[in-house]
Amino acid sequence: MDKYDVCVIGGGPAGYAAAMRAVDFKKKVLLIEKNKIGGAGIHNGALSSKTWWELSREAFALRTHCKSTNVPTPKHNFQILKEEVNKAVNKRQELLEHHMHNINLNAGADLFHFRQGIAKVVGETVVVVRTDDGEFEIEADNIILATGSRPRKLDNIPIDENIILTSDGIENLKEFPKSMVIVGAGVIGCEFATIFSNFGQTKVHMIDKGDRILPFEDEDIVSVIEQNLESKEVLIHRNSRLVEMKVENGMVVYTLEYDNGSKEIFHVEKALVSVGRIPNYENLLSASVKINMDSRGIIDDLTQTSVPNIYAVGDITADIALVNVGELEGRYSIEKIFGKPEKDLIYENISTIMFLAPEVAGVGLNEIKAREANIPHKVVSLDYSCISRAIAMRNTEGFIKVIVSNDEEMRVLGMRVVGEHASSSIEAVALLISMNKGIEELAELIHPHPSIIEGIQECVRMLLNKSMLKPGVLRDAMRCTSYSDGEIKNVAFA
Ligand SMILES: Cc1cc2nc3c(=O)[nH]c(=O)nc-3n(C[C@H](O)[C@H](O)[C@H](O)COP(=O)(O)OP(=O)(O)OC[C@H]3O[C@@H](n4cnc5c(N)ncnc54)[C@H](O)[C@@H]3O)c2cc1C
Ligand SMILES: NC(=O)c1ccc[n+]([C@@H]2O[C@H](COP(=O)([O-])OP(=O)(O)OC[C@H]3O[C@@H](n4cnc5c(N)ncnc54)[C@H](O)[C@@H]3O)[C@@H](O)[C@H]2O)c1
Repeated sequence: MDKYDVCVIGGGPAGYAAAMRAVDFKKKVLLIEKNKIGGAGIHNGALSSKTWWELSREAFALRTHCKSTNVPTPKHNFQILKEEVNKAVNKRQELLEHHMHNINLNAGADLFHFRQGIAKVVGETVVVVRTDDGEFEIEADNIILATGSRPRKLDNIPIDENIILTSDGIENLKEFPKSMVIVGAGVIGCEFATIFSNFGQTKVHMIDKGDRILPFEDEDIVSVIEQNLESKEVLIHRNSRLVEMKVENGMVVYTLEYDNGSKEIFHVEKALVSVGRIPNYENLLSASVKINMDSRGIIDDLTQTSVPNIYAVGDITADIALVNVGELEGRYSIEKIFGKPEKDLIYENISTIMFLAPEVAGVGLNEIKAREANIPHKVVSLDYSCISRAIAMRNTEGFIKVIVSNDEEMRVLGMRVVGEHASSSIEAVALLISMNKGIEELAELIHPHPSIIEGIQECVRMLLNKSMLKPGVLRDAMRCTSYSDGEIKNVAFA
C-alpha cells in the first residue's frame, strides 16, 4: 500500500490549496478528485458564473448604447456565449493541470501525486479510492476532507436539471429561455437574476420565502439592487409562498399564495432553484471512522475534526461557502499539521463581492450584523454622485458605507460599497480591519485620482470633521448615524 504524509480528498479551491501548501513543507501528498480539478471554484460555480456575469454586463452596455444612439438592439446567441464561458473555464482548468503536472520538477522531489477517483476514508489513516479501473487503498498520516458542497433541493420541487434547474444545470440550457423563475433570492439567485436580465432575452421572476431579496444584507443596499432588477423588468414576488411547482407540457407551472390567502398561478419556461448548498459528506467515511457531526455536518475546531489527524476544509464545513475561505482553511490545516500557522484563522475581515447590478463589495460587519451583536457604532455613507470617477464613468448609481465603533477610537468594523469598481475599492479598509486600526490612517492615505476609493476617504474624513464636502450642505448625498442600545440617531454636523 502506498504511504503519504497527507491525503487530500477533493480538488476544489480548498483541497488544491491544501495540497500545494503541503508541497511547501516538502511533504508527500496525494490529491484525489472524482470529477474535474477546480471544483465549484471553476465549474458550475464561481468562475463560470462570473464569466456569464462579465458577458452579461457587456451585453447590457451594448443594448444601452444601441438604445441611446437609436441603433437596432442585437440579439445575443446563447450557444456562442456559452462557448466563451467554456473557454474561460478550460483556460483556468488547464492552468491548474499544467501546474500539477510540473510541480515535482519545480520542487525537485517526488512530492505531489494526483489520482482521479472517488475516495472514502475507511480507517483513521486509510483511504480507499474507486477509479474506472478498480479500487486501491493508500495510507496517510493525515487526511484532509475537502469534498465541497452541492445545491440544496426541496422535496416538493421536481428538479430534473433540464426544465427545473439548480446552478449545476445552467450549462444544460440550449438557448435563452423566454421566461424563468428563480426560487431563492440569495447570492446565487440574485446573481443569475442579474445575468439573465442583463441579456434582456429572459423575463425573470424571483421568489424568496422572506419579504425581500438578499435577506442578510442591509436595507439600503437591497433597495438599490431591487430597483435595478425591476428596471430590467424582473418580477419580484414579495410576501408570497411557493405552494406548488410542477412541469406541465414542458413548461414550469408554479402557484403562489399571498399573505391575504389569495393564490396565483404562473407559467414559465424554466426554473432555477437556489436555496442554499449542503456539504458533501455522505459516503465519505466508513462507520468505523467516528468523526463528530451535527445536523449541519462535520464539526471542526479550526479545521481539525474530533479524529485528530483528520481535517475538514472549505464548503464541507457548512459555514462560509467562498473560494477565498476554502483556500484559507486548506492552507491553515496544513500549517496546523506541519508547523505553527502563520496567522490565526479569523473570519471577521473576509472580503466578499456579490456580482449584481451594480456590484456589491463588503468586508467586516454590515449594519444588520452590528445591530444583532448590539455593538454601538456609527455609520457614514456617501453617494456615488459625489465621486469624480463615478461622474466620469457617467454611472453615479451607488454609495459607500463605512461602519466604525461609536467611541473615540472609531475602529473600522465593516464597509459596503455598492457601485462600479466596488470590489477594487474595499481592499484598503480590509487591511485596516485586519490590523485593528482606526480611521486616521485611511484619512491620510494618498489615493490615485480620480478613483472610487477617494469616496471612502471622504467618508472617514467626515467622521473626523475634516471632509472637503460638508455633510450639512449635501444632506441628500451624505448620511451619518449612530447606533447604541437599539436607538438610531442622526449625527449632527455643523
Ligand atoms: C454558482 C456559484 C457561484 C459562486 N460564486 C462564487 C464567487 O463569486 N466567489 C466565491 O468566493 N465563491 C463563489 N462560490 C462558492 C465557491 O465556489 C465555493 O465556496 C468553493 O468552490 C468551495 O470550495 P471547496 O474546495 O470547499 O469545494 P468544491 O469547489 O465544491 O470542490 C470539492 C471537490 O471535491 C470533489 N469530491 C467530492 N467528493 C469527492 C470524493 N469522495 N472523492 C474525491 N473527490 C471528491 C468534487 O468533485 C469537487 O471537485 C460560488 C458557488 C456557486 C455554486
Ligand atoms: N459572489 C459570491 O461570493 C458568491 C456567489 C454565489 C454563491 N456564493 C456562495 O454560495 C452560497 C450558496 O448560495 P445560495 O444563493 O444558494 O445560498 P444563500 O444562502 O445565499 O441564499 C439562499 C436563499 O434561499 C432562500 N430560501 C431558503 N429556503 C427557501 C425556500 N424553501 N423557498 C424559497 N426561498 C428559500 C433564503 O431565504 C435565501 O435568500 C452562498 O452562501 C455563498 O457563500 C458566493
